[in-house]
Amino acid sequence: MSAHGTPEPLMSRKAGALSGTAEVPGDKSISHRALILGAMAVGETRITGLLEGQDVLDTGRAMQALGAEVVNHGQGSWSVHGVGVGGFSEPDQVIDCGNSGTGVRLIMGAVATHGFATTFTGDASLTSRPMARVTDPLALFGAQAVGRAGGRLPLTLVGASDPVPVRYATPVPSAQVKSAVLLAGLNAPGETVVVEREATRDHSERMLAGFGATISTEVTDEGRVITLTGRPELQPQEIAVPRDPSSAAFPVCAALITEGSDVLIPNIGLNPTRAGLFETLREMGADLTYEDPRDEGGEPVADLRARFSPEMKGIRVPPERAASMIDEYPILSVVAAFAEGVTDMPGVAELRVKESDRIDAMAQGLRAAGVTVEEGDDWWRVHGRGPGGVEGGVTVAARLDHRIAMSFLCLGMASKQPVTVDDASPIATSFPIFEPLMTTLGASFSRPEG
Ligand SMILES: O=C(O)C1=C[C@@H](OP(=O)(O)O)[C@@H](O)[C@H](O)C1
Ligand SMILES: C=C(OP(=O)(O)O)C(=O)O
Repeated sequence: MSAHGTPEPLMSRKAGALSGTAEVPGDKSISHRALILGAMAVGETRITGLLEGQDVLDTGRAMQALGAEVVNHGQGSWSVHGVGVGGFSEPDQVIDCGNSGTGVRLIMGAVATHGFATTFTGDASLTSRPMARVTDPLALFGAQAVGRAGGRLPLTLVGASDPVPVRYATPVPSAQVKSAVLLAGLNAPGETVVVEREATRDHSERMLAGFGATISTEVTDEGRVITLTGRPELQPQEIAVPRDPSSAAFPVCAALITEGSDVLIPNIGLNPTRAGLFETLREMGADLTYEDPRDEGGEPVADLRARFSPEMKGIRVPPERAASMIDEYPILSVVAAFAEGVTDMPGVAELRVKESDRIDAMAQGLRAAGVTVEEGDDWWRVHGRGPGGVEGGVTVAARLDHRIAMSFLCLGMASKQPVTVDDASPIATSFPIFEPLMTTLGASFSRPEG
């Protein structure tokens, strides 16, 4: 829905090759964390390249409601005047995190060891997502949550006024759960430990270390054991947010499936906990190269070059890779539809609890567009139709899910008939310039008559 609550349908049709340079916006995960840790540091953190998507703007507003000062200096440059660990004050309004699971779960962690009550809500997608995965470990610190059935939002969290540190093994592979526990641990005395069996994105660990916290990661038989010492004085930072590989995925994949395409996507973060899609595409036979690989701000980055790849073959994506590409399965399923053979995607139960049930959303739309898709609780399989082999000619439901909307619009760039999404407005949560950027590359969009 738009800000006015009206759906914004958008149609995408084949318009020939995509070419040129795609400068995608800043990383969403890193942007949330920069605002939250900036708000918990003492003094002024400067951020450049912040993603100005709705999810991140909602987190910025929440930091203000908790007492930090967040200032937009224009052109992606922001500052946050932090209140120090333990310095948040009780918000006098409900914290509305909109569409953002990352926002609400990380902020719950950050307030869980402050002795006041915070009430959280969100849109129709976020209020249907599970929150017990976060409120359960936060209860171990002494925080109490009262929400709707199944721990869903709206939910009030009464933070612990005398928190104790926690040792917690995450039952699901989730960087949001890990990060919520670490952020709560910041204001608990002593050592908080998170154990994760599978590696998930490590931006919280990297950024906590950057802000001066004492944090270590040890790889043991149990998994990754992350130990944080509570009550540090966080030092304000200068943060240059790298560009988002999860957004880069769309121009990359659109170029691979659209005849004649050749697109350069500069300066993309290739942190191994995020780069699983690109590895998978290369295994499928994609013409995807890393140009000028280098290190920037402690993160590996490269310019990605993607060219039309008519030789791609379906593969089995190893389940242990799932966490490093969890948000990219919807667009991978679109590429799989244009490959030869079957793409098998096991070990992805988490896809069912994102902004939408992403297996169901993609399977239904792909089937309507003429693609065979099989699915089970934690797996799905796409039967490729080969280059140019997808019919299209459908209107699909975006289900308040930006990644579903963008994936189907990319499908429409290469299918025989156009593809319409019933509501493209959720794209603004993570990739507000998606439509103009893809148009510059040569994509063709139109607004169907209401
Ligand atoms: O920590 C983060 O920034 C994120 C973690 C992932 O969620 P889970 O932790 O639920 O897997 C991912 O899907 C989300 O887009 C961003
Ligand atoms: C799952 C996503 O985000 P979040 O969980 O923050 O809503 C996403 O961006 O694909």
